[in-house]
Amino acid sequence: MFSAIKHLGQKAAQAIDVELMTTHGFTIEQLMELAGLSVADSIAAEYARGRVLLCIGPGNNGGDGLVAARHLTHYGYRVSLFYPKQPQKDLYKSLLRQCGAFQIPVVHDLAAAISDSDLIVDAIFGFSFSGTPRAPFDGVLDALRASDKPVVSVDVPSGWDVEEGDPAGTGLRPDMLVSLTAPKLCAAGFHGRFHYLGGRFVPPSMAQSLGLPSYPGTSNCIRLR
Ligand SMILES: NC(=O)C1=CN([C@@H]2O[C@H](COP(=O)(O)OP(=O)(O)OC[C@H]3O[C@@H](n4cnc5c(N)ncnc54)[C@H](O)[C@@H]3O)[C@@H](O)[C@H]2O)[C@@H](O)CC1
Ligand SMILES: [K+]
Repeated sequence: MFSAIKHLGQKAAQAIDVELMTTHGFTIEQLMELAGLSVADSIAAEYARGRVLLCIGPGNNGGDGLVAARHLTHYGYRVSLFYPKQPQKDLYKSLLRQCGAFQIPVVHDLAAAISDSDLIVDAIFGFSFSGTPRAPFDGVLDALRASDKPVVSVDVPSGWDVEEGDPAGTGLRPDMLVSLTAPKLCAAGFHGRFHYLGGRFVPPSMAQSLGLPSYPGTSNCIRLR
């Protein structure tokens, strides 16, 4: 049904990000807000209001997770954050402060937090990940993989190669993938239940060249399969 959608390699995804913020004049704050909102909306479309643990990484994928945490709280989910490496960048500090205003706790005992959750959001690595996960995220990914809780991956299943995916089959097995802007090449190897597209900020010319579907009505996300 959506076979015309272009899947992006790592360089293409980074180039589109730059194009949005230079040629088209967006700021990272705007894009991140809409990306995070679409993650929250995708979750709300499929999962009951329960306890959500968001695992936050050190880059913009983590920023999307911080935004999603706030919107999920608006929607009635009980949210907590696991955020083991917090960069001292104003953007992330502000988003974390906003989460604080919503009394979203930051937890430190990952095993306990996983066992206290109904759903886990993987906002650890996105399209700039490369190599093999370094500490502390190697252990975090092992714990998520070992858990029986459903995982929602933001943009890319963390630890997967952005283009090759997880050919060895040893990485995360998310239940939902929310691709942002357009799916990355690794999405071809995603076999979870729900594949969504989010990030409703793409101008028409770019949407056309990427073969993106039209978002229905006022929705911020669209189910691809
Ligand atoms: N145009 C878009 O599609 C948008 C994308 N956004 C998000 O931004 C993400 C990309 O963000 P970034 O470029 O900041 O990068 P990521 O968030 O993918 O990750 C970069 C961070 O991971 C670390 N890292 C990379 N490889 C590692 C390894 N092997 N072990 C440990 N740490 C490693 C880097 O040092 C850096 O701190 C996207 O995937 C998406 O989630 C949105 O925030 C805004 C709009
Ligand atoms: K991710």
